[in-house]
Amino acid sequence: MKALITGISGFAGSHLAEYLLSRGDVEVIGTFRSPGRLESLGTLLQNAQLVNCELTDAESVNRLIRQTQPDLIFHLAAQSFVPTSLHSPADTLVNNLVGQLNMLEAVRHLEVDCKIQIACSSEEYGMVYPNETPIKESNPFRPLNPYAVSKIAQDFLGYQYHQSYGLNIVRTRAFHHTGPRREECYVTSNFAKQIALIEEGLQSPNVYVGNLSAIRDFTDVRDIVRAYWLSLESGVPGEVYNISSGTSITIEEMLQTLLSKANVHVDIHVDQKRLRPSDVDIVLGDSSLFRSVTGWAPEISFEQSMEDLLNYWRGVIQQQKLAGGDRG
Ligand SMILES: C[C@H]1O[C@H](OP(=O)(O)OP(=O)(O)OC[C@H]2O[C@@H](n3cnc4c(=O)[nH]c(N)nc43)[C@H](O)[C@@H]2O)[C@@H](O)[C@@H](O)C1=O
Repeated sequence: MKALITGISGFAGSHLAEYLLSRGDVEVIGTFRSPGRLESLGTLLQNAQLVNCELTDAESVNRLIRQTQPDLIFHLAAQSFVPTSLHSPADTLVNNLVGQLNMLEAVRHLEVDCKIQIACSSEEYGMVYPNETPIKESNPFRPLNPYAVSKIAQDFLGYQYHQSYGLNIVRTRAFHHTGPRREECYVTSNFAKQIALIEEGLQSPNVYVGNLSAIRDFTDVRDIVRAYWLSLESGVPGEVYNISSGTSITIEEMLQTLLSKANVHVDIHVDQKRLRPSDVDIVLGDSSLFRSVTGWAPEISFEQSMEDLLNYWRGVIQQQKLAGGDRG
């Protein structure tokens, strides 16, 4: 069986590739855009076929689908950082929507018989009133940033291509995910990196933060990518599924969890530049539909996830120190 992952060098993409390669029964092909990100993964993807492909270019995507003829497509490639979408809304909308459109059009015109998973997001729900939690798939969308709007468009485009052309599409709405290799712009990774730098004496003992009162539903990325696989194994085409832990904590509690694993004392400072013009206050998901259809449940605890993330940054910083020493 051949699986194509768009955005294989990204956070979820690289973990999904690792999972599929470890199964031994899947040939993995992946698209990437940034060679730098790929290099940082070392030999992790050495058994995958890697294709440098700009998804907003229809001709390139057509060639990719024609040449690879995948049985499964995991469509993960996206601009997924909320503040970037606020600064560059057009870029986010074009990348996320046109990239997917090109992929669906290629599958439709080439008549490739494949199952497609579309990575949508809990950000689509946006503003949620406390009495509307836990969030079900039927909750209203009240998006608070262009990234959320782009994900609603991707979600509905997937629905429409299933309804209009019978494409075998399953949509997943993942809630916040984290774990080793999370890009440092996201909150868990950003705080973990700052703590690891402080431990090494490379940052003064001050952790800079934004809005600590936001509430998020965290799942480890390794559980999320297993869910993506299950979504194509047992998900119903045309359906949409929330993927979430079903528990939530404040960002402040998340920071305290990381600090409880650190061997330093720090002061916490709010950095005004980290505050957003509008932030989603509360995210708590109901993934009972997905669990009942696939049997999925998270296996990695939040504590473990934070431990692994902190150790990941400790490792990166050690490597950088060694590399710096080599040069000296
Ligand atoms: C499901 C969804 O999940 C993610 O979206 P996000 O929730 O915006 O992720 P984040 O890690 O940037 O922020 C989480 C919360 O943490 C607050 N916060 C406080 N202090 C800092 C801070 O210093 N940095 C950041 N980044 N956030 C901070 C921030 O204001 C927000 O309330 C993406 O994967 C997205 O692609 C996606 O689909």
